[in-house]
Amino acid sequence: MRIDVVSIFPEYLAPLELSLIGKARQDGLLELNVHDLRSFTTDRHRTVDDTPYGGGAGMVMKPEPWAQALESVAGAGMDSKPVLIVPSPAGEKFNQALAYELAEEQQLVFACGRYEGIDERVIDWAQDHFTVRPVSLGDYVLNGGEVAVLAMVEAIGRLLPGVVGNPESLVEESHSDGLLEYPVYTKPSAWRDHDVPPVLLSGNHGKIAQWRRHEQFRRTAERRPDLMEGLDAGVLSRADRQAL
Ligand SMILES: Nc1ccc2ncsc2c1
Repeated sequence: MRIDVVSIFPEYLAPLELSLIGKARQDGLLELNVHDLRSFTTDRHRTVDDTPYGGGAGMVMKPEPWAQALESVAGAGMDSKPVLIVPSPAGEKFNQALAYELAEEQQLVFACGRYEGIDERVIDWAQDHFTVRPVSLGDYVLNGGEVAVLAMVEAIGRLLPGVVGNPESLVEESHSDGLLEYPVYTKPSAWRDHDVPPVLLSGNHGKIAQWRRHEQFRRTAERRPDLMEGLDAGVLSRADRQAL
């Protein structure tokens, strides 16, 4: 997969040189390029914003630098149009299902807006060159798209083949099957008056699997009842229903 990120603060994306994503880039499992939007300006002051038509507070990002930047990163010769992800509080909600969907794409381009946002005509213009997806991390507002891109690139990148050492660890984590993950424990078994649940020390793998499944349901019902409604009936085994 190829990922391109366009931002006026390219240094904000430096954490993507570290850890799992950084190693995936070094190992050639992921190509990730960060571009400074100001490189695509033509005036002496490298201007990327201006006052909003219709008045109002703040500034709006000018369309032309964005069009120049997006044209330059749109990979040629792909089977399908690249996906242009625009982090925005007004976007579709990012979740694990969308992370899996985007991990299948050949190229993702992230446009990090700042100020009051990007001139809407860029989104309209981009429809001919990209599959455009405004995406929100959640119902809160940041100062720009960069932090959202860090989160999405990590969530997507770790799903790519070979990035996570043991793919098994992707199977039993939160949201992989629509449920929250079960609690985990390690040595010592007794710690500051808190003991590991005895079933986990029993060696009875059937009982352990049953306990873990029950804990997933208990936690999900307690912390995220909204996820319970969306559970696919096929996911629920008879034992699951008994655990509810
Ligand atoms: N451009 C911009 C501004 C705020 C914000 N909050 C979440 S994503 C995002 C993107």
